Amino acid sequence: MTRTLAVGLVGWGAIGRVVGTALAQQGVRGAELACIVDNRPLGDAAPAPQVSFEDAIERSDLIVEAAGQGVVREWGERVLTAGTDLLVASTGALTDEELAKKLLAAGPGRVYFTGGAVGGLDLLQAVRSLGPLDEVSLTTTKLPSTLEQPWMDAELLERMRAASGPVEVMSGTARDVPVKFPKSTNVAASVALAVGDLDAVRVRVVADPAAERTRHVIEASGPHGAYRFEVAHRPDPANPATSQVVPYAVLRSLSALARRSGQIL
Ligand SMILES: NC(=O)C1=CN([C@@H]2O[C@H](COP(=O)(O)OP(=O)(O)OC[C@H]3O[C@@H](n4cnc5c(N)ncnc54)[C@H](OP(=O)(O)O)[C@@H]3O)[C@@H](O)[C@H]2O)C=CC1
Ligand SMILES: O=C([O-])CC(=O)C(=O)O
Repeated sequence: MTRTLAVGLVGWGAIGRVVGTALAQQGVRGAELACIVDNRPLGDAAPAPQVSFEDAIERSDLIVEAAGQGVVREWGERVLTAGTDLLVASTGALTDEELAKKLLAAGPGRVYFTGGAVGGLDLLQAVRSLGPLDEVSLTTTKLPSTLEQPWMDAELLERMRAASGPVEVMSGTARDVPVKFPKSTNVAASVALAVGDLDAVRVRVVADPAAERTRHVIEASGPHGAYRFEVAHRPDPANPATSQVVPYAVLRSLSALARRSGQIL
């Protein structure tokens, strides 16, 4: 019989709370919540012991990162070297090629990433096997407040705050954009992971005061076909930078990793 997967959860925020609560309620067959790591003391309400990162690595078969790109940078290699697997939500960290190389070389733990807020990545990964795509683009549209960044100048911030319609706040590639919006455009890095090329993915980030739904549009074309995936998610009420669906994408990834029979995935 397959052993129950002990999951260490890093980040008790919009994503982590939903994932941790579901795991603690046996919501994923074959997986259990072993422990939680978070910056803040969680008190008695936490459904599993709050521990240090070092302890979490010891106690877990797999660490779910739902905290931020810095955690992948700081801890990724140590997790894998200890033989613990890592499921990454903050895929933007992997735009740092030095880090990505280190993680690829590290082991015996394995790295996985969750599709998070976007779909179609499995198909893009399949298409990539046929050869490179000619064009890949992602347009992300969010509420202006979720896109404000410390590096923005006063003029741009004012334009975003006063906007009555869509304002383009950055265009670039999947190499440069996720670093500039570390909590808001990990999806650009996820698309790049799927197509295997950071520079090939053109990214536009748009602030729109009417964006009650966070919208991500992926368009791609190549010699074998043309592809378009569009999603419009309700933002998480407590953290509108994150779409409400994201923890459920993490739970889906965990179901696959727990490798239990009795489900068709
Ligand atoms: N792939 C995708 O589609 C998506 C990916 N994401 C990624 O997931 C991350 C988490 O999202 P979300 O749950 O909404 O964020 P939240 O800000 O709601 O929660 C993050 C939690 O992690 C904690 N945390 C941050 N850094 C550390 C650390 N070094 N050690 C321990 N705890 C830490 C935070 O504490 P504190 O607030 O005190 O720092 C906070 O409690 C985002 O930053 C983003 O990178 C998000 C949405 C979509
Ligand atoms: O949740 C979303 O819609 C996307 C997001 O924040 C990210 O990619 O970091």
